[in-house]
Amino acid sequence: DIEDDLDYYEQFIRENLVAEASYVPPATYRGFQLNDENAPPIDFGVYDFIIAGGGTAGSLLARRLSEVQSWNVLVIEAGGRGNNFTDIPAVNMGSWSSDYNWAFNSTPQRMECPATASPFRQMSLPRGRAIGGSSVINGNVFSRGSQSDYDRWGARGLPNWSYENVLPFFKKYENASRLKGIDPEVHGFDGPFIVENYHNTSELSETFIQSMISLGYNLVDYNGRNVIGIGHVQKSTRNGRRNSGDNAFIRPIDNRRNLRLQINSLATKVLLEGNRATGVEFINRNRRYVARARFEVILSSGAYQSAQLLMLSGIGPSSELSRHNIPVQLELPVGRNYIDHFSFGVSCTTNLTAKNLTVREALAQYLRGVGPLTISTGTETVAFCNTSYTPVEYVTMVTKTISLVNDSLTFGTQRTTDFTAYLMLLHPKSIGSIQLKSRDPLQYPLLNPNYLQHEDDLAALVEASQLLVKIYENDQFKKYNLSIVRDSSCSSFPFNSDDYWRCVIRCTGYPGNHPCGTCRMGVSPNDSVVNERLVVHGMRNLRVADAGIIPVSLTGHMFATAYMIGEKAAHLIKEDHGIL
Ligand SMILES: Cc1cc2nc3c(=O)[nH]c(=O)nc-3n(C[C@H](O)[C@H](O)[C@H](O)COP(=O)(O)OP(=O)(O)OC[C@H]3O[C@@H](n4cnc5c(N)ncnc54)[C@H](O)[C@@H]3O)c2cc1C
Repeated sequence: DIEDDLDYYEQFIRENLVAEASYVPPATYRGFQLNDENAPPIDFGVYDFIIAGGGTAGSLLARRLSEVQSWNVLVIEAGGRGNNFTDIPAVNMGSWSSDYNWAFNSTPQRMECPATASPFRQMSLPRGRAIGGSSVINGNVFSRGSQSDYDRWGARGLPNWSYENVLPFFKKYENASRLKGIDPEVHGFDGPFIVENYHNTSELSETFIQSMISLGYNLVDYNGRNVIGIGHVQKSTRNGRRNSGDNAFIRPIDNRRNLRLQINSLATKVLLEGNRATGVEFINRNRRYVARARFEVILSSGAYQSAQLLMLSGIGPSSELSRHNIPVQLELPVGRNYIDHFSFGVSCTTNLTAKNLTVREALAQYLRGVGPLTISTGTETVAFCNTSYTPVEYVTMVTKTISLVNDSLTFGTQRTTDFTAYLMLLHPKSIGSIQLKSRDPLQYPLLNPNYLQHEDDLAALVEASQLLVKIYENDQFKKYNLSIVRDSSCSSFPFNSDDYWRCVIRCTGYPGNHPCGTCRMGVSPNDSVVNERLVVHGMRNLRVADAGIIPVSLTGHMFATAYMIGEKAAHLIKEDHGIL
């Protein structure tokens, strides 16, 4: 009965919002403390493959490896499974205040802003913690990057990762049969991962498209070969519901007997014998276990935590390991090439007075697979433009946030004031690093993305902001009496001057949440961690397969590429073990 379903969802969202309000984010890997530090590890048995981290890349990798019936595969995942709340795309920011988010923070980032006393800001760095990983809490924007990105990987001595050699792996997992306006030659139609458009693009986002077209940009399939231009969002939902790595790849094979999901279990160390990985130590319910790998250990713990795990296991920069008295097994630049996108938003008011839906009306639409709850943070269009420095992305959003007011659920923002374009720097020249805080595996790593420390990064975003003003001030928007919201912290600078935008970006900018490069793939162990088969340089039986291996950033988002990496890793492993 639809009314029962609506009652259930209203109540369930209410409960989650109440829990969110009192949620205290962790500062360590809380919940995993050992009952007895001195107790010997419990034997967890022998598996052909052990995957540490069942996230975005890890979930697809686990599915593909366990297709080989004679192999048994263990996934050690620190989180649990998503639920009906995390499956609603529009509440993804709600799940950031829950145990589905690791809730890391950056080290203080230099961001001078006239409105704040300190020139430093610590920034939240959310990461998913569940089977499916960050795909359980992310923004659902399916965006692969451009042909030129992968050809740059190829040109770095990684020919196997040039566009023509990664395209089959993007296509293999995808089912794009519901997408409109795409280049069919570069999409897959038989894979388990459904991608959809948004059915209810707002008049303002459509106008944004028209404005960009009149400025010379094309309407494009931004997952095609050339991403420059603007397109309607392609999103990771199935009938409007979040299509996480868990929902798309693991739940349909939950009864596969050769795949064991060991959830709520934190991997703390890779066991090494000489240059061979032999197993993984992990903590579950405050007890230590050891699982042994007959063939391989694969780290898919994400860009932050695969780097941390390698360092805890003695693989990393010797200066860093020695500082924490960790015996150096192998000197490699783990954590050294940390790159992240950086973003900020520019909002406008208009004269539109569209009727707001009630949450219940929106829920009724959600259950039919349409409406505002089927998109995260209201993302409607995605555009990529070049600047003189680096490409920048423009995403338009009509945000609808559900909040609790006097115990009733309401949308938190008004339609007329919430049209925002977000700008994202895609190829930053600022490079950060990941370090250990301690040799204690229960401490979070130190994450320093080093945002905006290269002057070209700020300059690119300033140029992009001035292009955005042109888009907003174009004739198409005139009838809406559009007005760009000025940032009061930066009112001492003339609007639209370089100084004004520099100020706005530093005062309001935030992480792109697309970290990569920390276990970079490359030819030489001097500047990379894994080779083109994703094997850790100088090691046998140990690979990394997650966004951390991405050698240079993308003109796009990350999860589509993380899946491609999981897909390709499975192929490489099958080849190396004579299965293909
Ligand atoms: C808030 C947010 C919004 C985003 N929006 C988008 C978007 O719209 N589009 C897009 O393309 N990308 C987006 N991204 C980025 C994208 O989701 C990630 O870059 C991508 O999913 C990373 O995949 P991964 O496999 O490398 O890591 P993850 O998916 O993060 O997986 C790592 C997994 O390992 C587990 N793990 C970590 N350490 C351990 C350990 N020691 N032991 C056991 N398990 C462990 C984690 O719990 C997690 O499940 C977003 C990310 C965030 C956080």
